[in-house]
Amino acid sequence: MRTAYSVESVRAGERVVMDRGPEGVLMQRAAAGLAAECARLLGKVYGARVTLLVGSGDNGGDALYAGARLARRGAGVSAVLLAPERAHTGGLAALRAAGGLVVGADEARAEGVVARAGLVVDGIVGIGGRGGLREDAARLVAAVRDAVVVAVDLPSGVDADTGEVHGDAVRADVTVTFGAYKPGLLIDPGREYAGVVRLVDIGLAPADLGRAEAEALQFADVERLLPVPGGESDKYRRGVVGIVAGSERYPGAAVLAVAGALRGGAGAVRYVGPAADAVIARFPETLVSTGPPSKAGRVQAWVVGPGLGEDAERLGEVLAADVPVLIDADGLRLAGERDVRERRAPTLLTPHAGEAAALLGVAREEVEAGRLSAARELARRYGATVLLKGSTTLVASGEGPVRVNPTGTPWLATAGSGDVLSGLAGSLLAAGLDARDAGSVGAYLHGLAGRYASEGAPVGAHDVANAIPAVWREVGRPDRG
Ligand SMILES: NC(=O)C1=CN([C@@H]2O[C@H](COP(=O)(O)OP(=O)(O)OC[C@H]3O[C@@H](n4cnc5c(N)ncnc54)[C@H](OP(=O)(O)O)[C@@H]3O)[C@@H](O)[C@H]2O)[C@@H](O)CC1
Ligand SMILES: Nc1ncnc2c1ncn2[C@@H]1O[C@H](COP(=O)(O)OP(=O)(O)O)[C@@H](O)[C@H]1O
Ligand SMILES: [K+]
Repeated sequence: MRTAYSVESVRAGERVVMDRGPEGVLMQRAAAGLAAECARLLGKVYGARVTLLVGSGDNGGDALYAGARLARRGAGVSAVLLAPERAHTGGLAALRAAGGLVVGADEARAEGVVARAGLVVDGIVGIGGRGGLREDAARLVAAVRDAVVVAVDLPSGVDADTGEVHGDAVRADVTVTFGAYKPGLLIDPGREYAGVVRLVDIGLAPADLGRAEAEALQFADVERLLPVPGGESDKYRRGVVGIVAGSERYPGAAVLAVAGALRGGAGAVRYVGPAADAVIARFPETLVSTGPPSKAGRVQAWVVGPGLGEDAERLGEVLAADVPVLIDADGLRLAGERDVRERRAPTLLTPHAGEAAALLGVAREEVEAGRLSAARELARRYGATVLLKGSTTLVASGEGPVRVNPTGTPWLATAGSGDVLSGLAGSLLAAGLDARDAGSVGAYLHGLAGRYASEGAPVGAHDVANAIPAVWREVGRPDRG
């Protein structure tokens, strides 16, 4: 599991470690890790041109000490100081002693120093930052030409706790972060600004950090959660998932949701609705019925909503069932907040940003800019687990860290791929995973299936569904090294 901690937790953890060890040791560890990553990126340090952008706090201190290390190995290091009178004193002395040059941000040559660099180190601001880059910093960042950009701790201008970006921010190729991941490095738009993220161990133990704010499942976590049939299993014990989707107008949504569900671990898939002929024609193994959901036979979880149209009656029956329910697409529009809150069994809502915006009564852009708070707010209002789809898919419940999906590709933004995801995640719910796990494992597999199916080319939603077994095999392989 990749876990991310809030600024408050990181600061508390740092205090614990500082109380245990000598003054300045954390910054030296941070600077050593940063310098090592810069050296790796440069390949040859001797003769390289490195420019440090140095702000008023310890983030700039890290950059200066790392710069000193690189200068001692023969790099030509220049520091551009945004606040010369407040730049980290020890770091500045170390850089000067190692032969580094120091330039004020307002000096005529400052931008040229940035433009000529082969590597730019962003030490403008770290976890002490608020808001986007200020004007002088933004001007210097705009002067970067071909340099590799390395952000210290996080890209300046990105909100560490949320990934929100208000105004300008540094676009890094690599971010070297210290002690723990911050949520803003995992969640878009911040994640995109961060580039590749490297974590440097500076001696903070999980116990020093307290409660995680966000977490991303890794391969091994997903493998552990995948439902696998045993000797005792039969199709009913594996779980039956019921799909209430599709309409005369949108039969395809039903077919795609069933396509996802058949690959998701349930032992059987029931389809209930007017697209039964289309479903059976494509997937003869589906148990279909055209009557009301309450008469369709037992299921361990329902999926309701894709292509449903205005069928509030079928939705109401599903919500009244005492099993987990996944609500997607039209179902989200039709389900009342209270109907969901009052359910006794778990509910998983799977909106995209537009649907989440409609439910929250805000603009879509607001959800996209503040994904974490939107997902949390929806989970709170509905008393449900919320899987917010999009460039960074998040799964939020009332309690526990928000799950951030690390897989996926923008090629998944194709009609019907959300229907496949709801079938898949619903199938995992029926197989016994709780709503958080079903949502996050579903998103993980779906994201990888998107990558497998696409390999850089456009794909249809059915291609994504077809790729799920290969992904499952890869993730679930016990001998995987
Ligand atoms: N603590 C530790 O043990 C360790 C910490 N470490 C390092 O320290 C970093 C945190 O350092 P920090 O606390 O000094 O804050 P930091 O991020 O440098 O900001 C400083 C000042 O910047 C300013 N500012 C604010 N917003 C701004 C903006 N948008 N654009 C421009 N400027 C802005 C604001 O001052 P203002 O100008 O508003 O008075 C603020 O006070 C952390 O990220 C890590 O790199 C590591 O060495 C490991 C050990
Ligand atoms: N920019 C993006 N990057 C990665 N994944 C994306 C992006 N945009 C959409 N997706 C994914 O594509 C799928 C689209 O689902 P959805 O919006 O419900 O489409 P539909 O309703 O057509 O099925 C979701 O899994 C979502 O996370
Ligand atoms: K930074």
